[in-house]
Amino acid sequence: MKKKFVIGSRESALAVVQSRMVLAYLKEHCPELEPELLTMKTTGDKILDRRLDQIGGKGLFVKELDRALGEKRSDLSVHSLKDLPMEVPEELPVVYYSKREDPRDVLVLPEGRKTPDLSLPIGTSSLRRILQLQEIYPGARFESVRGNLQTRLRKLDEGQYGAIILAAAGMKRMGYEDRISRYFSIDEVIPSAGQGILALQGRKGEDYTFLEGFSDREAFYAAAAERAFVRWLDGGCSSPIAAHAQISGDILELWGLYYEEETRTCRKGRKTGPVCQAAAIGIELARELSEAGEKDCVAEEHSAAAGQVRENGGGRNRTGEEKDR
Ligand SMILES: NCc1[nH]cc(CCC(=O)O)c1CC(=O)O
Repeated sequence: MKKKFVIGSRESALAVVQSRMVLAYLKEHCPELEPELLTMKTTGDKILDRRLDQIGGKGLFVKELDRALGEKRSDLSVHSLKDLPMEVPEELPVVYYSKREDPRDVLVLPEGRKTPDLSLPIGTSSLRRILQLQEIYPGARFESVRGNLQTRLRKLDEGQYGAIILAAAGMKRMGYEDRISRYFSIDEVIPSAGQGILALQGRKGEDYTFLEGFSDREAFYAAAAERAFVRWLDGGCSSPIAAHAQISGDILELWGLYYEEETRTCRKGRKTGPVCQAAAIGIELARELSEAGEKDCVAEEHSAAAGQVRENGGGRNRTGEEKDR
């Protein structure tokens, strides 16, 4: 008799495609298991008209999945790592990280267009994206767009936005790659920590080694560095932070962005070190950027610091912003 193995997933099309990747792996490599999906609507999926930081942040997307896993109605949760809160319950640890899909952010245009109409707003709900895109599209207006990928694409095609910004990973996994009109390099738009990586979350003490082949060494180290960076800076608040690590051989290179609400200053930095020091590199870069901040604050009393976020972006568009969703 095959043993049932239930994979818990959000019910959005992207979440299901991602969970099916794990399901397909199990079907191919673990003939003794009978994998199936258990999809659920999370609180975050139901509330679409408010900013995430007003309704409770990332945790809203995982609570239902955590409960199912804890109550053994499922055996594994599959998450986009970037949507997973920094702290997961001790009894429900991340057991593996998938190989990373394209981590870049991309520009998507209304169907049939070749260039963005910048008299219309650019759709994104992420202050991290807005901060960096202001440099690329000076003078552009930004407006929140929430909902799942299909909903966002529909709103774009209906003419509400000149363009929208999305993660390449979701577009590629959904088979929408041909709608991508521009890829932003890692230097242009530093991605959200974990973007493109799937996190497999299990129950503490259980054996998941049959999934080892699905996991990826580079993603593991990148996740460690990126999440250490965010954890050190965030401390539960909702300021925009970006972190992306690349690994070549035994060297890890980490890009970080930190925005200080108080002084409205955006700082980017980069740090390199041995992969085995992944988390320490994240903490060091976080510390460097926030300490640079203390100096900037003083300087700013005398002159508007370079790199400061322009008033028209950081200010006017505040309503309707949340972190990446
Ligand atoms: N915020 C929603 C979300 N969560 C994960 C992805 C894409 C897949 C990934 O980054 O792993 C997306 C869509 C997007 O930001 O465009």
